[in-house]
Amino acid sequence: MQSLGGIRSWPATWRTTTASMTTTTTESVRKVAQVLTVAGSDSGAGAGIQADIKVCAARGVYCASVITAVTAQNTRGVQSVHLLPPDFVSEQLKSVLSDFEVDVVKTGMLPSPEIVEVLLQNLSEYPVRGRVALVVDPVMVSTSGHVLAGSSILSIFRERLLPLADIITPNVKEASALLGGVRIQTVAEMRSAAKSLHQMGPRFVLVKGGDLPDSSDSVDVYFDGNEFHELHSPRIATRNTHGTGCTLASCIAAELAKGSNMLSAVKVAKRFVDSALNYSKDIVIGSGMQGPFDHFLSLKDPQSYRQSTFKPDDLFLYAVTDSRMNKKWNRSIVDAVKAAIEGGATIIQLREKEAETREFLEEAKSCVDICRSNGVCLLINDRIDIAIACDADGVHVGQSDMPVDLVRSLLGPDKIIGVSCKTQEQAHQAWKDGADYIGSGGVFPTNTKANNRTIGLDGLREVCKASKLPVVAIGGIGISNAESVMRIGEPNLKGVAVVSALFDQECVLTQAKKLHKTLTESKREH
Ligand SMILES: Nc1ncnc2c1ncn2[C@@H]1O[C@H](COP(=O)(O)OP(=O)(O)O)[C@@H](O)[C@H]1O
Ligand SMILES: Cc1ncc(COP(=O)(O)O)c(N)n1
Ligand SMILES: [Mg+2]
Repeated sequence: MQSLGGIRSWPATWRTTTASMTTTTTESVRKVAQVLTVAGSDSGAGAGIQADIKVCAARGVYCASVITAVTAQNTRGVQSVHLLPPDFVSEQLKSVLSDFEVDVVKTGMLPSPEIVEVLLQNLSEYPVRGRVALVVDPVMVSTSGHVLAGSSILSIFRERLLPLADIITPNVKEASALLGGVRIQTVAEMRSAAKSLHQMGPRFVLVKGGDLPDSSDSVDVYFDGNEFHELHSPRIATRNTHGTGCTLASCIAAELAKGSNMLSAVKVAKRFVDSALNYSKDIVIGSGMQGPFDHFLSLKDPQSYRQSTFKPDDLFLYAVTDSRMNKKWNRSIVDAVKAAIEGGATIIQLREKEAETREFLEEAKSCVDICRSNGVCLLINDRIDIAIACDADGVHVGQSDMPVDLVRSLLGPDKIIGVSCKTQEQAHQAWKDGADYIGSGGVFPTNTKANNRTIGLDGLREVCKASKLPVVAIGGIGISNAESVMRIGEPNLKGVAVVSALFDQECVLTQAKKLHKTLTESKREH
């Protein structure tokens, strides 16, 4: 933590008794940033504990959770609330605080004074590292209008919890309740509320303006005791705002846990809410007026999402595009790809070394649509960014491109990764790094790739023998010599990849059909 000061009354030496159990600092051990959220469960998973855990996961921070209440809740509202017994909240707090090295405690729904009391008690018994930050989101009313914590908690909040907080994040209604019902309907009134709340003892105050009437911007007011900052963002027109408050507070907690200062944490959190709302503005979950949003910016429409499972036999007739050849024959990439698929290509790779990024991206998106509607996988050569942006099925990389293990971590477990290998060592490494297939060559001399060493059929055989992965042969292969390649008879040699033989030709469709026939016949014979 940087200079937050932490919860000021907590002694710094608490860990001495447990230090021997927890500090096994060898070089291979990584301590990760950790938040503890003390909040209510939302069965609809848009707000509360569920939102907090999603935010922390999305921001790279571990999140432990102490549940104060269980709500029966959906996008229509809160149907019922069940408070956990204070003793059991206390048990949970002890379990987490006696074991985890929590960096930040974040509170959400604290529904009764007794529960606030056990929280305060535990925080004083387990003063986490003495430098922990406390983020208090004084949840009182759900966006749908249901009371989650009544006025009975106001005095213990004002007198004992707020003075310990590093930051409090009330919305306008909560700020008003904490200040005894003052009117807050303008940014000027939010500023004066922030100032009054600061006098209750928190180090920083953020009054959130998501629910401010009649504002085209969504404005939050931040006060550090000296200076105000207004954080503006365009108000997003969406029903999916359930959980924005919990998300904002948890994101602040996550950023603090990673070592951020308070103002940066708040700015990042505001931007995080903004991009999640933007991404999710049109999604439909539930039938009510308060929909959840997507913290990971990754929810998929089941209709458009067809998981492309890679089968080694897809390597049978592998078409690799080339921008120079398309230019020469006055074809678009899209037309070239269509013709190749119609002629029998079983997988497509876009290899556009000279294309402008914006133009390439648009073409790649069109090719994804064509390939997907034909059940053919589409890979992008080298350009991981393009592959992610157009949601291609995967990438093909060379030995001097981004390493396969890194590509895997960027693309995730479901994407196809191919890698070019000339040697047995490279083939071993490809397997270890999580590649799906190997492209091996150049088998024959070729003009497509400058300064490329030819490995011949013997080199191809060696790579196949050393490889646990399926292999596709590449380099100078066409109708005249495809059969000789397949004849080496290695069981994991699944097909040939071609560039000129398809695309440096007057008619891509005719050549693809011919090559497909040749390969099918040679497969029948061997
Ligand atoms: N429609 C919206 N467009 C953009 N930002 C929003 C919108 N609604 C809420 N926010 C932002 O979400 C965060 C949570 O604010 P708010 O909704 O006021 O809190 P709560 O959910 O506790 O009522 C704030 O940063 C606020 O500015
Ligand atoms: C368990 C729980 N905690 C907090 C909120 C507030 O969420 P929001 O005001 O964003 O709807 C909620 N609805 N449920
Ligand atoms: Mg809200």
